[in-house]
Amino acid sequence: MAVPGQGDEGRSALLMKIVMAGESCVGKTSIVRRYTEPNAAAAFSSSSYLATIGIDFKVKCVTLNDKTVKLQIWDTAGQERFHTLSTSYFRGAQGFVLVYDITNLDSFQSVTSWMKDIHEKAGDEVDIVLLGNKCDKESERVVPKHKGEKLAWEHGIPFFETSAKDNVNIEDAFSVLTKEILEKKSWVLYDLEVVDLNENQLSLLYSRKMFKDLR
Ligand SMILES: Nc1nc2c(ncn2[C@@H]2O[C@H](COP(=O)(O)OP(=O)(O)OP(=O)(O)O)[C@@H](O)[C@H]2O)c(=O)[nH]1
Ligand SMILES: [Mg+2]
Repeated sequence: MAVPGQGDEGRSALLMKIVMAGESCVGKTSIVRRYTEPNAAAAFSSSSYLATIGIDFKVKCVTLNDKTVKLQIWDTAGQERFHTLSTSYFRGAQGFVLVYDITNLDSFQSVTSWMKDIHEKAGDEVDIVLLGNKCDKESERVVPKHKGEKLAWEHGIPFFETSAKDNVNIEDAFSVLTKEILEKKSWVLYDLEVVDLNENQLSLLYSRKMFKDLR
């Protein structure tokens, strides 16, 4: 078994916990699917909206600066009735993808409150990227791009307008976020036995860890 920090890093990989945050229906699940599903053409469905209940969990391996990085992407539920549950998963995250919908003013106005939740639960050092999603719906836009840019600038975080539907800026947004986390060295070095666990096993590991932390 590889022991991080004892000369066996070759068998280790970096693990990052990234959490999706933002109001219901802004496109968090669609963004995660677009980013993590190999069959990109089938990754987007506009026919039916299926609200996330509780939490979903996806894993994607990427190579950053020649390092293997395993991203665990926690897709939280935006609905108000899940708010306490969703924010309880913010702890221990290194990065957040905070999403609003450019066709929904309320979702934009709630960004500051989500930001507060994030810092309260995950600390001030955490990396965040702000996304104005559904930029393919230009005719229904109610949030001008410069307002998103200004808000992000005020908080000192990167900003992208994205479309999960047309696959615009999704890859770039995750790339910027993960590179910032890598530079900050806030990731966790795990040995490969842990890194190779599947979604369910990782989820279990985390809930056990959270349970221990809470006691
Ligand atoms: N046109 C367009 N529709 C989108 C886009 N992203 C998501 N949608 C649609 O918006 C609706 C909500 O998307 P979801 O990804 O389920 O939203 P969510 O943020 O996960 O919602 P909760 O799970 O309730 O928090 C669905 O009907 C999607 O098809 C986009 O980029 N463009
Ligand atoms: Mg969802």
